[in-house]
Amino acid sequence: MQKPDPNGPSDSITLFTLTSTLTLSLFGAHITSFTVQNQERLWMSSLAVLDGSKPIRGGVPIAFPQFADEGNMKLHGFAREAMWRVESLEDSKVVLKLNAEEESKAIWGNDFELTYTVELLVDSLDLNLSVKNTNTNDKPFSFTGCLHSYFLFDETANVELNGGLEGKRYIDKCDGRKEKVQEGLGIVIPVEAKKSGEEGGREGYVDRIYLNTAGQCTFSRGGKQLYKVKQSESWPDTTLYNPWLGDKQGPMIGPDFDDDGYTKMICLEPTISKGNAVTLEVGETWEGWQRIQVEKEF
Ligand SMILES: O=P(O)(O)OC[C@H]1O[C@H](O)[C@H](O)[C@@H](O)[C@@H]1O
Repeated sequence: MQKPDPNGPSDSITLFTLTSTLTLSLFGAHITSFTVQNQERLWMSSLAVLDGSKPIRGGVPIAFPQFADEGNMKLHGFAREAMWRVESLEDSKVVLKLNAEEESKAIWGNDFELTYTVELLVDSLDLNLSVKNTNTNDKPFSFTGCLHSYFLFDETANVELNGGLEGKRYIDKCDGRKEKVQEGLGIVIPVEAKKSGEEGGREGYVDRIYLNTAGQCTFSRGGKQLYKVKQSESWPDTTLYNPWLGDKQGPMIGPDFDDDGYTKMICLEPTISKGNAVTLEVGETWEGWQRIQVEKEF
């Protein structure tokens, strides 16, 4: 697959409004920074590799056509490691495209068109992904995926998540994919977690796929609202992820994840998981969005 060319034209795009900025890499159509009132709002690992040799760690990766390890492809599929092209660019809006190429066809034998529209507003970000089946042989295809948004926090301990996930069923990937129900109001990220293997060592490790979710979630801490996050109903699921010091901090995650990263980031990902895979007939299009609204106080 094509990689960023260090000697070629810049692969980075910048958007701006009077109060917000965004940068995006064409490698993976990967958003690497989003600021409001001069404050960064997305977590990016200081060890992230940006030369195209692996997916970028942090920001907003796109997983397509496979969510996580729910299939035979590499984790999260190939779109986050492909070079996308610019269809149109304005000060605060960019439209990017990705079509099948020889290498992707060898992995997934389908013709497709992905369109990713990123629109920056004064205090929010609209991400809209569409998928079209452009096969010429009448063949339908199915896909899963997510927008793997890494939200930045001063400190994740005691961050609360309220709203759309309450009372929902979820698959607990930290507990053998057992299906559970989210009890009570809100999810609180614990104050302290211990290393895997110690008593209570998985306390802060969260990797859950909430099923058939909808509505708005709010991140807050100490009574202060930090982010409002909404997703379209076309993403049936929502993933909540923080590796903490759990088993995944290590070979699965790799050396590009800051040691203290888990104290600064939480992923809230509009998701299509395996059980809710989307099937498109030739010529059909699926579309899904996530809207991230930043409260002015941080
Ligand atoms: O390490 P990455 O390839 O970015 O994937 C990180 C994570 O993505 C999702 O949130 C999955 O639910 C996790 O199981 C996975 O480990």
